[in-house]
Amino acid sequence: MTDSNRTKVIKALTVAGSDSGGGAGIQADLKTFQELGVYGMSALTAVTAQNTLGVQGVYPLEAEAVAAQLDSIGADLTPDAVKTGMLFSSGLIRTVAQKFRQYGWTKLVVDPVMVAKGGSPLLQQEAVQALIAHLLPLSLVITPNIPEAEILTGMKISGMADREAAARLVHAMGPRYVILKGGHDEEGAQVTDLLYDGEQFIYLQSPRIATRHTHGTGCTFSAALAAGLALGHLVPQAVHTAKAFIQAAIEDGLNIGAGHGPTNHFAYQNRLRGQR
Ligand SMILES: Nc1ncnc2c1ncn2[C@@H]1O[C@H](COP(=O)(O)OP(=O)(O)OP(=O)(O)O)[C@@H](O)[C@H]1O
Ligand SMILES: Cc1ncc(COP(=O)(O)O)c(N)n1
Repeated sequence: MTDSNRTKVIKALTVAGSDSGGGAGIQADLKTFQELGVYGMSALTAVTAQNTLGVQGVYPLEAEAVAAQLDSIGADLTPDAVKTGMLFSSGLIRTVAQKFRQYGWTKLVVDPVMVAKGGSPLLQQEAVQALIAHLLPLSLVITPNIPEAEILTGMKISGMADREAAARLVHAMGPRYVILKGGHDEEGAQVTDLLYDGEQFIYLQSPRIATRHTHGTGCTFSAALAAGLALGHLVPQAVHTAKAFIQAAIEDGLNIGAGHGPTNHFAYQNRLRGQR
């Protein structure tokens, strides 16, 4: 291919932790970008030693190393959309937010990752305030699950009225859109994600899949959302595709490892190709 006949390459950036087991974190994000036709870039915030059984170690990077990665990307490879995952500490959050402001990266999806499925902390408790103060005001979309929304708002969430109240509170912290994910609500045959734009609530429902292979669902969902935004879709359309992507990925979950297996990042495209 010559330079002149190159079509525009759509690029997305994930700023997140590495999951050595490949189901969550940077690895889930890059696989999802690739499957949705978007060139993936990454800035690592931490290395985790992790598998389907749990998290065996967390090794955060120096803020300088994270800043250097973002500078390398900012100097040469402007992303069409950005997402954040595991950010670990208030120092890393401040660094990342400052770089986003410096480079003017505003098509930003914040997945406020706090705790891994097995219970290991991926964000220090003292860093929640930094997330609220520095990153939420910059974000286009935030994608908390129910426990994360409880920590952000300080309220206990049970039932749909509580979810709407929590979504309003999180929206008031700065993001233009809030998606309060319902994967942790074990009741009912449907999983309901709530999208709030500051005016109206949209409910995205899908059949609840009975499986324990849900490692990395949140990462994969927010990466699919960022990929859609990078492609130029508006938030409601990008959420719709992200929901279809994660639904297929959970339905065809991968039974690897002895614990909570990963979702299947090939599933969505396999179905489009009729190869299920
Ligand atoms: N059992 C399930 N069946 C169908 N969809 C699900 C199921 N569990 C989660 N989802 C979907 O997966 C996406 C991620 O939701 P979830 O609430 O699990 O996020 P999360 O807790 O942040 O994920 P993670 O635990 O990986 O961090 C949402 O769109 C949610 O509706
Ligand atoms: C590096 C990293 N980032 C995010 C998650 C959350 O995913 P899950 O809650 O499914 O374990 C994780 N486990 N590891």
